[in-house]
Amino acid sequence: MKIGRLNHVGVATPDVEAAARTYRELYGADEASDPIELPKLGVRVIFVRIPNMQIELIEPLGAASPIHKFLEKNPKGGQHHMCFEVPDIVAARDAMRERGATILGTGEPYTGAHGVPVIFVHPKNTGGVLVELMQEPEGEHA
Ligand SMILES: C[C@@H](C(=O)O)C(=O)SCCNC(=O)CCNC(=O)[C@H](O)C(C)(C)COP(=O)(O)OP(=O)(O)OC[C@H]1O[C@@H](n2cnc3c(N)ncnc32)[C@H](O)[C@@H]1OP(=O)(O)O
Ligand SMILES: [Co+2]
Repeated sequence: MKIGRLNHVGVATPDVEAAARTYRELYGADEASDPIELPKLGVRVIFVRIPNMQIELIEPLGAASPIHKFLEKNPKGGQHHMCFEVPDIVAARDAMRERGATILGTGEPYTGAHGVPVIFVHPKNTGGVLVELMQEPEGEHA
């Protein structure tokens, strides 16, 4: 298993609209999606598209959101995860486990915001950086 392209960087924020405005007004990043609610994942997101990847702005949604604790510790928000593409998410999961990494949750890949399966690797395995691996979207980079 070898990681592929950086797909997105996740940034936690108490307010995705305000964060998207900041990226537009301060950096001229004017290609942003509408807010997308993902109740199963406990998040509300806006994707800010830049030429080689996306910034995934993430706000908590619902009481069980994985973002709550992070925002308690970082009330103004902050960089939350990096997401890399892999050609085969199940093979990647198995390889990560063989190498001693902790896959979060049940370890079963689940559908992320991009409509493809994802897993998360514990930050303790990567020097304090939470890593998301996602199945490479088909045909996207042909
Ligand atoms: C929309 C979707 C998509 O792209 O498709 C997304 O990305 S949704 C993105 C949101 N979903 C997720 O994050 C799902 C995976 N996340 C999780 O399972 C969790 O949030 C964990 C990362 C395991 C943390 O949860 P937990 O309840 O254990 O919180 P905790 O505060 O006790 O944290 C345990 C240890 O991890 C550290 N920690 C927590 N969150 C971190 C983060 N984002 N980056 C780096 N370190 C982090 C804490 O400082 C602590 O370190 P010390 O032990 O040293 O004090
Ligand atoms: Co993500």
